[in-house]
Amino acid sequence: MNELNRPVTEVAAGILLDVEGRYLLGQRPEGKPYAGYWEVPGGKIESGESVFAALKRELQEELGIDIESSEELVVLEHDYPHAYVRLHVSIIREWSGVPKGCEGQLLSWQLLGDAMPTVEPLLPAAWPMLEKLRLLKV
Ligand SMILES: Nc1nc2c([nH]c(=O)n2[C@H]2C[C@H](O)[C@@H](COP(=O)(O)OP(=O)(O)OP(=O)(O)O)O2)c(=O)[nH]1
Repeated sequence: MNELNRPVTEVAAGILLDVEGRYLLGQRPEGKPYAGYWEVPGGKIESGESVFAALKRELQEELGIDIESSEELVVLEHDYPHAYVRLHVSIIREWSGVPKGCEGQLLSWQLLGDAMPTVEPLLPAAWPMLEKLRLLKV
């Protein structure tokens, strides 16, 4: 619970960063809240699961890749009408496989140097993590 007495949904989000300075966004599939919005891949952390284990599982399910390591970027919270979420955001530089939209979702590689993503709309809570990513000058 948080100070608003709402349960907190813990979420792991992974920013895949390639050697050309690009990161990956995916479009939320039909049937989920905010369907059609673009997001950083990831999903809910299951009870007893570590952030890394959740990321590994979600990116395997959503993108068909196997991540090898991750670095924590930021933890941020967002109060949506459907849920209060705490997002554990990590950067992933090492993975095997080629990301595909395993749940039928569209994917889009974005240039880190660009001020705005070329796809829209983005989930509201995706903006602060992308801002943090740019400040890092990775
Ligand atoms: N993956 C991801 N989720 C985000 C981002 N920003 C943001 O607010 N969220 C929120 C949306 C959802 O309320 C929650 C993630 O839940 P989800 O619905 O994608 O998770 P899931 O795949 O485990 O869902 P489910 O179908 O099992 O219920 O986090 C983001 O950039 N990436």
